[in-house]
Amino acid sequence: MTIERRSFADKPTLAKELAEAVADRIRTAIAERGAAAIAVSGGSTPGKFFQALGKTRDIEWDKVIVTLVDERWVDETSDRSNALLVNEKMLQGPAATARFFPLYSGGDEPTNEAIAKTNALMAELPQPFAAVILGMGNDGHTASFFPGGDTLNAALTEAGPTLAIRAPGAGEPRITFTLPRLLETDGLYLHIEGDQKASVLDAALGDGPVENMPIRAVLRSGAPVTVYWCP
Ligand SMILES: O=C(O)[C@H](O)[C@@H](O)[C@H](O)[C@H](O)COP(=O)(O)O
Repeated sequence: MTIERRSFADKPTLAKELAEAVADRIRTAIAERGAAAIAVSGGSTPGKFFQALGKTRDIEWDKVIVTLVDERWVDETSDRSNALLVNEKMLQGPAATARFFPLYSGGDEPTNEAIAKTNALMAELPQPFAAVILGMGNDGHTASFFPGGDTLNAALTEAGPTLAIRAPGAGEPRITFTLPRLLETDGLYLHIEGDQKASVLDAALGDGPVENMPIRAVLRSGAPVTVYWCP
């Protein structure tokens, strides 16, 4: 089985343990390749994890690049911006010297030109990622692989590294790393909290089409995934 499910007593314990696991990945990548890139998720779940990781002192943060697995197409003044969240929660204190590569590259819409600009920046990332940390929505989306997404198939199969996606459940237009690019990682983590998300994960691990619950594309990819869960 490539899915390992780890359960923790509460949110602070999970945040600390996940931060330690990701910190180890970062240190190893720096030792082996001289630099480390991580891709993190936005949303309401990862705040405590960001704070725990950002406070970690024994990381050469100036050799770290932080980016996002996906972003809402809004600038950093919006409270919907995942970049804002990362900046406020993680890139403070010891982690303030890390570099941040934003997915949002300006304007009201993720046009082809805007995506090309982001892709040019992302081509500078050290490869593979040291760690990719995914979240999951109750509709079975992960990153911005939403059910009904207009470019879902491309997002799950193409090299990318990023593309635009619009979906009924997504709010504003999104940009997401593609699945093939996210799977180029030393460590792949799924961070979910609460009983409802545990049930959604159980359902996703069962039979059924990927289009209904796109997280299945990750779970069925064969890549080792470590699930971090707490009530
Ligand atoms: O930008 C985003 O919305 C995320 O990256 C997204 O994929 C998130 O991980 C899930 O929607 C879970 O979100 P919550 O943590 O808010 O439940």
